[in-house]
Amino acid sequence: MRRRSAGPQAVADPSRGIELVGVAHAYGERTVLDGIDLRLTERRIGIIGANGGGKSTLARLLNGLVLPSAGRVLVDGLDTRSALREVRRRVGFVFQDPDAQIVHPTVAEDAGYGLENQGVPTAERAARVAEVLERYGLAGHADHPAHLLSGGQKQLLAIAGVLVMRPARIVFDEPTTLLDLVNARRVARVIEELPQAVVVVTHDLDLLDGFDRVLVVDAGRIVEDGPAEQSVRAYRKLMADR
Ligand SMILES: Nc1ncnc2c1ncn2[C@@H]1O[C@H](COP(=O)(O)OP(=O)(O)OP(=O)(O)O)[C@@H](O)[C@H]1O
Repeated sequence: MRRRSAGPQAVADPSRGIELVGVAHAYGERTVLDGIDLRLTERRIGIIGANGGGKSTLARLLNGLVLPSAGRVLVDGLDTRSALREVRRRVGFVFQDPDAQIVHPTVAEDAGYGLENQGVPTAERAARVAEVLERYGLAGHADHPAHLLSGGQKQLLAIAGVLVMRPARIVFDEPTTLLDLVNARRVARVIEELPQAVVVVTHDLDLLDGFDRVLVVDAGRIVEDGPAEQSVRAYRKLMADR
């Protein structure tokens, strides 16, 4: 018998974190993740692994950008399948390519896009956008065209546009890949200082220094799951053996 999944009426329980129960995902006929059972409650979690292993797919499952082909993903007990809106409010997502996230002409309009979608009143929206732009050194660019920002500034704008919505958790998909060293360090510092829980997919292993937990994904499976140092060591060994 099919069990009823937790609907939007289900009471959220933040202590449950993000749970993946018997998750598999296929694009068409091709299974790219399989046999994933995880409970994510740590504040800083990294995801590493070889190209094409399924890291981005795993990250996208965490806020319902991708729905599992089998199994369930629960955020604070809310099923991504049946409570998608509520899940999206709880888990922000920063894409690798900030251009994919920039939708409005000016920096301030762009940063306020998510709040507008949530129906936040204009005055409150303006105040929250001003605050977040100030925090990320973008206040002086508020009325500038967003597409003219540098790569690093665009990534900060993408982060600002997610943070302004105050999600309890933020997933970053390769946040430093397109950045030079200075901007990569800046974004790393921003991530480090966030009070929120973060999940970071990355090939930049330095970014994971001191992370509570790092998952190594390979060929659609979690092949290591432990503190940063242990998982990075396992990943290096895995790659050295290829
Ligand atoms: N939208 C999609 N449609 C079809 N196949 C996809 C799609 N997205 C990803 N894939 C495939 O699924 C597999 C896993 O991709 P995914 O992006 O999750 O891996 P990844 O570990 O993040 O890779 P990388 O390190 O290269 O970014 C790859 O073989 C990829 O080609």
